[in-house]
Amino acid sequence: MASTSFELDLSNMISNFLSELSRFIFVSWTSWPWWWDGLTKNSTSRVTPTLVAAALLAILLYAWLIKKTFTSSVPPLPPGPPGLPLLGNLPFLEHDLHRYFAKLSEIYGPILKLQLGRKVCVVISSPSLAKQVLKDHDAFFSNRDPTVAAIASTYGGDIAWSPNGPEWRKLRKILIQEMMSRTSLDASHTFRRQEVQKMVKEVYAKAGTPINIGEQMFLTILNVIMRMTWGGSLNEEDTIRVGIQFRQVVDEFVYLWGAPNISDLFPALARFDLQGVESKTKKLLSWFDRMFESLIESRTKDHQAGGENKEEEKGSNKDFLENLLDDKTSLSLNQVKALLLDTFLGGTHTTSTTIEWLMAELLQHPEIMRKACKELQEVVGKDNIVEEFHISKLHYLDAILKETLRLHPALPLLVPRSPCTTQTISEYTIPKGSRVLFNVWAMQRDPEAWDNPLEFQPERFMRNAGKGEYKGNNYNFLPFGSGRRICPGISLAEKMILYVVSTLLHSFEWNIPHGTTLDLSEEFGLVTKMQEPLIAIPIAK
Ligand code: HEM
Repeated sequence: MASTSFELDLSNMISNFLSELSRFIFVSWTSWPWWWDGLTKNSTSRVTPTLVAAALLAILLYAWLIKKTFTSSVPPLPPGPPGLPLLGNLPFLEHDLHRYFAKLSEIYGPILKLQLGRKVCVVISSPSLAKQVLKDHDAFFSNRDPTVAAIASTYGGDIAWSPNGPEWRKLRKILIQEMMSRTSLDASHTFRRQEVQKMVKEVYAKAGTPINIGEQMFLTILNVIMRMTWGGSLNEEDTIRVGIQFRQVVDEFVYLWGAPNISDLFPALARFDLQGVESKTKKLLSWFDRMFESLIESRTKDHQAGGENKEEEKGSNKDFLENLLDDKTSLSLNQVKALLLDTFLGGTHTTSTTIEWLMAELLQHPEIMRKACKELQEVVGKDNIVEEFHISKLHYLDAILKETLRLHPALPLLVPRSPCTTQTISEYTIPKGSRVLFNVWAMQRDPEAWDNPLEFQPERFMRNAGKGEYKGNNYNFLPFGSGRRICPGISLAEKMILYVVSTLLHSFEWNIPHGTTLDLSEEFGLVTKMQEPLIAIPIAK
């Protein structure tokens, strides 16, 4: 690969040389007359301009030949639609990028290039190319391409946006060990149980009235993650006040991370922050920061005031924050905050949005809902409540989740990657630092890979369970990404979603309000949610 980047540099040098040379000829030509007259006074001098011109032409031809030789050995950039000078394809982007990219890939193929201001953006939409990038060349493509907003919200280095390196590896390992490993998840199961039972009470109190499912699920997942993170959750009053504010802040954060920003596309203008994206992000971060500071402070005080006895009492039931503050992890204060932020921003919106889509599909397909309830009755029993240990036996519900993630991946373009050196994929050059997107939304609806791809048919995963594994080895199905940067929260997300949904279905009957219709349109974003919030009425069973 080093040679590819050398050839690109060389070809740039030759280009520069050629343009300098032509400028020189042009300047010489335009300033010709005043010395031409002088020279033509004797015959020897009359030959000189002809010789100079011939020599220049020969150099020009030679340089052109060299350029041709080198540039033809460097693979071209991927094909893509023509753009305007300076702005490139920016003016032509459509709002629903995943659909727009799918349309373009029908014209330009499964790897295409867009020029967005100064940024080269490559979109991949075939499983075989996704495999090449995310498996065969994963080491080179495991950097992110963080936007200005993302950089402003990482406390100097988090998991989601840091480049592949020792600090990123360390943070990721700590998150997985202290929160996502089987031991940690088993240890925190009481927290989830209490929060899910609290949710049942809340929904019970609203039985017979319309509920905003996305909002209710966000609050439930938020409470679950809060409990797992620092042992506390919101009481009923705060759930409404703080919880809803929390949702707005997370919504806005996720929006700003993915929002088109002039500062990202024209880095020279970044310091002006023309759209105010950076300052808005910093303001949002300060909202989180105040909360994190007070939690960390009170936890440190607890430690100082006889924490050791308390630790013994808690045994293995320590929360995530406690583990992060443990001296063994040797994390800086900013790294602790960055991990907390990753957990909240990575875990809440994605999970609650997936539950909302899943419930919408069940309401759209009553026969599938009935089948799921029947399975629950058989596995859990009519008079028992769902427990986490039931989940591994709920195969049909598991297939429903997979089918939901296939049709409605929370992150339809994953999180952008960026090669650390210039790479060649499928005979095309992907320059160092370009933004690489994977249109998993399109791949998961590809008729070549899926029968009746637009239909919601969980049975497809019952027939072929391997098709729906989440580890990123089946490149037709990548809702959690793949390779080194695959989502580290899969095990928790799977547990929370299945536990919450099975409880909702086992405890309540669900209907949409009389006289309304379901609208399953999407609102595109880094996290793609339902355009119209799902409203449904629970009836206690
Ligand atoms: C349905 C739920 C979820 C979905 C669909 C989802 C999806 C994803 C995807 C597609 C990526 C990018 C992967 C790639 O680049 O290959 C990602 C990254 C990430 N996710 Fe999740 N996620 C979910 C839940 C969670 C949860 C519960 C957490 C933590 C509590 C979490 C934390 C993260 C983090 C920290 C990253 C960045 C990883 C890195 O860059 O190394 N996610 N997620």
